[in-house]
Amino acid sequence: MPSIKPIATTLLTGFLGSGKTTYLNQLLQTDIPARSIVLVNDFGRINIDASLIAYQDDDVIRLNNGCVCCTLGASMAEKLAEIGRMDPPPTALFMELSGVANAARVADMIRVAQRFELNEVRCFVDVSLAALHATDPRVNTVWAQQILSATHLVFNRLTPEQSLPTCLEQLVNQSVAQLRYDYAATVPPAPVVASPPRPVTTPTKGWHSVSFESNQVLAVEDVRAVLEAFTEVLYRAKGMLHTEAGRGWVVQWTKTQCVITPSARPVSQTQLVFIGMDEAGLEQLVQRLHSLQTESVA
Ligand SMILES: Nc1nc2c(ncn2[C@@H]2O[C@H](COP(=O)(O)OP(=O)(O)OP(=O)(O)O)[C@@H](O)[C@H]2O)c(=O)[nH]1
Repeated sequence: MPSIKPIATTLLTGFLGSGKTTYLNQLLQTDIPARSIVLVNDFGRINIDASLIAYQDDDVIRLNNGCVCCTLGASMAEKLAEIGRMDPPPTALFMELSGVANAARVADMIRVAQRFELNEVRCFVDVSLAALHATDPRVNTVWAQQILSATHLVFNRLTPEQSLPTCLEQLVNQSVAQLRYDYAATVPPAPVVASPPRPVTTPTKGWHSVSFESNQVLAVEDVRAVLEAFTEVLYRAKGMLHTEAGRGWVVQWTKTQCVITPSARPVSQTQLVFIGMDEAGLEQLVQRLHSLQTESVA
């Protein structure tokens, strides 16, 4: 019987907001092999990353999944088994992990899975937040573990004159990964609505994700103002905003800035996901957005 070629697998990892989806979008528009599978795992009930991905090629097969860090195990094994049974088999698998996923565990799962071959574990590192991530006891274990399990490390949000902070340099010294300094990517996208960069604050409780969905029309500035008011509890926010008829916006809120740009695709519903460590605070944020709707209806 002819031997079947294993499915070359690339894991995209890195902490919340580090640039995984941005890279995947670039890859999809340039050189992803035909009949590749793209599997996107997000943190939370709504898979926003899946809708932020600009699929261009009909040959790319999309699969969405829940959060790897929560569902790793049976559902991930099932998903891999499903991919492994495909006839004809896919050429390659690209799996974007959630920003708080344990990349080493997923990598081990691929290593032992029949029909798969782990090609690359590509970890994105936001250098501008390295010192914060290295010193925050709620974040540093998963952040360091993601870096140490990588075969390829991509450093972004740094300039050619800048060297890596010591905390990151120490991890890199323990790593055998290939290193890439992505200076070009430090030019942020031109925001249409953006807040001034803000000082970084550290969250205080455990990890949570809450979502907000609405079919009503919202004003971009109102939403931005609400997000800015919850800077203390938010660690990451992303999603789509439905404003006046036919207008859609992509919201990208990271620890340092809120950027809102027009969506390339029509948006018929607002879908936002908020990640942070203070569940009650996140719920208050959602309540505040709900009250915006009430105000606009009144
Ligand atoms: N300055 C700069 N911004 C970047 C870079 N890569 C991504 N961004 C921006 O950072 C924000 C988050 O990028 P994503 O690609 O969505 O990050 P992610 O790792 O997929 O985020 P999660 O899936 O939520 O963990 C977006 O506003 C991007 O435009 C980079 O290299 N430099």
